[in-house]
Amino acid sequence: MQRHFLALNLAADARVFVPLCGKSRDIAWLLARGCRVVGIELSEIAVQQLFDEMAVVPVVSQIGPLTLYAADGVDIYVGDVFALTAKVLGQVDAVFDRAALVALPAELRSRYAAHLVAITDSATQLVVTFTYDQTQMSGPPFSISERMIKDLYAGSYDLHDLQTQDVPGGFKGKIPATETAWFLQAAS
Ligand SMILES: C[S@@+](CC[C@H](N)C(=O)[O-])C[C@H]1O[C@@H](n2cnc3c(N)ncnc32)[C@H](O)[C@@H]1O
Repeated sequence: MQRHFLALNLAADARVFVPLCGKSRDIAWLLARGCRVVGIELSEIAVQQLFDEMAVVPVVSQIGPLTLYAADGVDIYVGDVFALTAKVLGQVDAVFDRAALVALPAELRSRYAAHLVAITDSATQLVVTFTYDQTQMSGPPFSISERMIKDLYAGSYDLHDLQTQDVPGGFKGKIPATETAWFLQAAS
């Protein structure tokens, strides 16, 4: 993911949205590069751990149904991604989707994809997907084929496969899987 960051061609102080962010190390990595980061995560414990691990003390406030943990350059909302509006999210330059789309069951994915497009005004996305035999493992992460991601996003974006590679050792050390980094650029 981090390897493909340059494909986004972002300004030095770009604001990057990390949906379903957990306590992802991507956040500290993006901040270290000068980006501003906005995330959303259901688990308040994960968000508290994220700030603890960054050794940053956040200011906590309530914004409607969401709790905002904010510090210099970083806004992390605690709550359901579907409760996040474009107005609350604010302007974003890019979306960093690692382990977010692939964490959602099939019945939520089209709602999630449409919601992301709507609240980010079709911001450029970097999305990582996995493809494997879903009968071999129930997921998450779920298998997302090329057809599936195109069904979700081709109406809003041009999709570029930046890299597809084998997951070393497969999942659970035995299920062959590939990982694809997708660059989604607003359709012209
Ligand atoms: C597989 S984890 C990925 C975390 C992070 N992106 C990473 O790379 O480490 C998926 C996360 O999505 C969060 N999540 C699931 N459904 C959500 C929702 N509807 N709104 C916000 N967060 C959600 C879970 O709490 C979990 O932390």
